Amino acid sequence: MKVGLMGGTFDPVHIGHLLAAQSVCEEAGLDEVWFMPTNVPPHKEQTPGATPKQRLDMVSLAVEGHPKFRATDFELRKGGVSYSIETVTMLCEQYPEYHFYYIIGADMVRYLPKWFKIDELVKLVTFVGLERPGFDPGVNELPEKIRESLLMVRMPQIELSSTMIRERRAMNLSVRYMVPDRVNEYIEVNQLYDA
Ligand SMILES: Nc1ncnc2c1ncn2[C@@H]1O[C@H](COP(=O)(O)OP(=O)(O)OP(=O)(O)O)[C@@H](O)[C@H]1O
Ligand SMILES: O=C(O)c1ccc[n+]([C@@H]2O[C@H](COP(=O)([O-])O)[C@@H](O)[C@H]2O)c1
Repeated sequence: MKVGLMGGTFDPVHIGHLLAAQSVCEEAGLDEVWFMPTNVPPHKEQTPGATPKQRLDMVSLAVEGHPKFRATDFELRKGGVSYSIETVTMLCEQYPEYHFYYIIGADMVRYLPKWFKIDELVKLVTFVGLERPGFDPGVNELPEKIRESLLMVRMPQIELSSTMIRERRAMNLSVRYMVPDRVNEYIEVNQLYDA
């Protein structure tokens, strides 16, 4: 079984995340993609605007009905800082027969050498990097060990980020069509990211 891991803060999840997962699913022939909201993101200084439960709720709404997408609370249940090596080690023990593909946007690719215990992590997963507008993945500058475990995949470019969605909400602007309809409703009902 080939499983994609789509880790993220998802504050909130948006259509860029979904299209990224869909593109990798097709390109790498994945059986499933597991969306994993982080508890405390390792490299972000800002605390998420939505609570962990709200971020998971939104991810669950976003993937509902997709035959291959699942929302998972592995990292939320574990608590603390969500280092990928710890999550992946646990998953490999729990599902020894699965091969995991860790999906990341181009902005994350060049920072892979800084990830906690990256030398161990590259032995456990195949990284899949996606193009993202405005970000150079810098693949050629990566150490060989990381490059060997990295697959780059193209996707329709979507210049969209969770930051942009939070900023639009704070300015009282619509985020319709940037997030799935049910996520948009959830954001409105719970008055998330309002000024
Ligand atoms: N528009 C996009 N195209 C491709 N990859 C994306 C896009 N948006 C996010 N990603 C990737 O999805 C993963 C999770 O991203 P995250 O939840 O931090 O969203 P974000 O939009 O980057 O958030 P923020 O603006 O709050 O930093 C990361 O690997 C990120 O690179
Ligand atoms: O393990 C690490 O050192 C590490 C460093 C940076 C990011 N990550 C993971 O990469 C995923 C995307 O991160 P983020 O914070 O941009 O949403 C998320 O699952 C993080 O846990 C992991």
